[in-house]
Amino acid sequence: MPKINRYIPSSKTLLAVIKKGKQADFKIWLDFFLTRLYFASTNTAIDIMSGNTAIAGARFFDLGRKIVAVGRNYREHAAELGNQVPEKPLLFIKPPSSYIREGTPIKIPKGCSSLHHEVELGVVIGQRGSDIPEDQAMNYVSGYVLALDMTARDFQSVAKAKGHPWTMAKGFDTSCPVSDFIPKDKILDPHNLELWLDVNGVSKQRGTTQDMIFTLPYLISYISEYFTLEANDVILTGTPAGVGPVVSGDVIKAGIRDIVEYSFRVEQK
Ligand SMILES: O=C([O-])CC(=O)C(=O)O
Repeated sequence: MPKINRYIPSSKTLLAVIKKGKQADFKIWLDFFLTRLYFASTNTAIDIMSGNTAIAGARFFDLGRKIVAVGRNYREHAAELGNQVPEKPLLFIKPPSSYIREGTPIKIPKGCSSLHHEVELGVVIGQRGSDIPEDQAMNYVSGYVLALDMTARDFQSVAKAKGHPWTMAKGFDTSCPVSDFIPKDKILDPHNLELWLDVNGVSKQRGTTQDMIFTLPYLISYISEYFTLEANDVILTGTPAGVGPVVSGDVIKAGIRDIVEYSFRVEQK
């Protein structure tokens, strides 16, 4: 059962309460603990303590344990970087420490001279699952998020040439700017969304999720054969064409048309 630890008062605190003979306080802790245990075990994230009854997923950027990203999921983007379209999804992992939210700048990592923007639809997972059948995959989605898969393209080119992993190119701090959580019912058809991205007011990326090579149910099913998906994990579904460099001082504005938009300033680390 994931996440239980964060909801349990420490045994030291409980002992201190008992020692002081504060039975009423102890009962409150016990109720709190049991209620938390119940919600954690059912994998929901309702924040009882603060009275916040937001739906599971709203704090994916604090609670999520992995970001599984899909490369080359749009034909035109694969072509613009001279890559073949993969026969199976090309996967890589970004760490949750790469998340930033609006208001925090994107930092160009040390030694990087070509930082690229890639706008993407992210899928937030709502419940734990592995070997998920394609026809049940959408039941595992709690919502969506607008994401940037910031990429140190020069690091990636070197890694590709040497057959090395893309970890440094894709997983550095600030490489995953995300929007607020978008509950599932706010997006009726995730395969018919317009993604856009401007740099300093100039249009750079315009694409539709209709052009994804591998659909969401296929991706969720495929990924879950190899990685157990857990509540608050995010799948980044790939970027459409138009990726390109940004430099310190640039402002990236991006959105999912009619749903959400945000902007991030770029700075040198
Ligand atoms: O860096 C790349 O081009 C691979 C990738 O993330 C994508 O295609 O979305």
